[in-house]
Amino acid sequence: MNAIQIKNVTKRYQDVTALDNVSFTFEHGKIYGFLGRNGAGKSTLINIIANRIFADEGEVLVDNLPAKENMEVHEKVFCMSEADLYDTGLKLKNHFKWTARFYDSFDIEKAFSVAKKFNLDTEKKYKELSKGYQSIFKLTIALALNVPYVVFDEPVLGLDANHRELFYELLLQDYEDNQRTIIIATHLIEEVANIIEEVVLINEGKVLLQETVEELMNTGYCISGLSEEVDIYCKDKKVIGYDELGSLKLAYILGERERLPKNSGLQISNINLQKLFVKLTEKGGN
Ligand SMILES: Nc1ncnc2c1ncn2[C@@H]1O[C@H](COP(=O)(O)OP(=O)(O)OP(=O)(O)O)[C@@H](O)[C@H]1O
Repeated sequence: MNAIQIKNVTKRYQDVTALDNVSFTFEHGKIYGFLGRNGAGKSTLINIIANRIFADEGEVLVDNLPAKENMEVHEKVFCMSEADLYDTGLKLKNHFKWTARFYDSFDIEKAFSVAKKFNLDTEKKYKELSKGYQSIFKLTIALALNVPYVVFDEPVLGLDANHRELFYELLLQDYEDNQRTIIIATHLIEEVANIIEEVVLINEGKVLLQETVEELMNTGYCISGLSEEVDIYCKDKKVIGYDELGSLKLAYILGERERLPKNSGLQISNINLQKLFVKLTEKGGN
């Protein structure tokens, strides 16, 4: 099977169970949003996939091969990380050369070309970079590595709006050229909503849901209009939140869309993915 299979993975830190018997699959050739609140267990799982830490129980298989300390898997998966794992005194251009030695699939020309697009000065040392440019350097490496599975952990941390857009553009371009698996762990749900095909949502160390964005969009909808009309419509509905602006109101509703009453001044639209997740991961929520 061409996939990253997470099988019954449990990871504990003293009295915290960061991952609790987690099982799911990242299939080959899809773009995933890997979502969850702070402390949900995302980085722990990414670190297990990347072989930086080990699971207490269960295993991760990459194309049917155990990921644990396996050089064949090393050439298949790359995890860009939030943590600084780089020799901070080395010039970026030399980092590129080192990466090319460690990974056969590193396209060093692409790395320099991506760096140029971001105006990343490869003569600089890692420690001389601003926080945003440190992220840009890490994602440049991830974009230039032609591995079949690439994991981005908070890729746009510290990036300004222009650089975030450039990253998403390059990511989609990369996906068009080479249909690999792209996994994006992020809190910026709305930003990635148009890019990702499937969502894996974890909460308190457990998988809460795995669905396509299309399916998710069908689990709820928005109604907007004059406050009184919206309130009447919502009486027998499962409302997960409201936004108000003057006399206008917007209600977020879970459930199948119904036809609006005739001559209604109400408008129906897609649910906002972020609202949906906030509700789904609320303590004591659904
Ligand atoms: N080295 C560690 N020692 C002790 N506890 C840890 C360690 N690493 C993670 N944890 C705990 O494990 C749980 C999961 O943390 P993890 O970093 O995987 O979450 P996350 O989903 O990546 O969060 P965030 O979005 O805030 O980065 C948290 O309760 C965290 O405090």
